[in-house]
Amino acid sequence: MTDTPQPLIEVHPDAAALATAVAGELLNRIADAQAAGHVPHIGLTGGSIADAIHREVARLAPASGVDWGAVVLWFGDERFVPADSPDRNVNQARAAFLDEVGAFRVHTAPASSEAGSAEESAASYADTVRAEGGGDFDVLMLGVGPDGHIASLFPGHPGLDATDAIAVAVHDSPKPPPDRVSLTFEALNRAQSVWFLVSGEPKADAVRRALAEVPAGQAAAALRETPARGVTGRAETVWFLDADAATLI
Ligand SMILES: O=C1O[C@H](COP(=O)(O)O)[C@@H](O)[C@H](O)[C@H]1O
Repeated sequence: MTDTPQPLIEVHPDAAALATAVAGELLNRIADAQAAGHVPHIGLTGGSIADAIHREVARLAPASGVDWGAVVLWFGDERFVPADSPDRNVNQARAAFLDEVGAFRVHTAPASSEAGSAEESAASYADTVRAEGGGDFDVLMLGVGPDGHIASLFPGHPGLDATDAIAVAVHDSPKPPPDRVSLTFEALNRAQSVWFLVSGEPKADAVRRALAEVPAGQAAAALRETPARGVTGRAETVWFLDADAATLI
């Protein structure tokens, strides 16, 4: 018996339709929270479908009524490279929408030009999360890799085992760049709404594995193989898919 809500699955015809739907829903959630006098905290992700969603947010933002001074934006993971690197998730999001909408309450893990090591960067990011209220995201968006990774928590990697930590350093990432900082399962699981964003046939098997029911005795192994199994929202978990990503469910 569990009180965790079952995941919802929303399938859109293609990546463009998925991006438009998620961007619109995100702007609605932010506007509704602000109308209720709340400053929402939103967790952003890197990756290809996130970039398309961010560009749709920029396009739809003017009509949304969102006050970008009253929303706090975070990244679930960041690449430990120089601050001006195009590989930084924050730089990709700045180019796609943050600069255009004028968002300025944006937090991410310090870059390699700002911290001596990925461990230092993770500790500093964790301090920022604590100082800003503990990382209770209203909406946390997570891209999913074809291997089932979310944020920078990769199958079989030591970061999966982190306890009593908000953020961890990641080395030898199977996807470049190799050095990264990621929020931990503990931190990611504090979100009210978790939205998985998945597009494309190469990710269909990761979606299948993430949503598959497994016997209790196999749950830990399944999570190590497919880290996306390890995050659920307190109020809702939604899988936003395009048709290609949904072919195996
Ligand atoms: O490296 C990363 O990859 C994932 C997914 O990216 P995608 O290009 O396969 O969509 C992303 O969620 C994560 O934030 C990022 O650092």
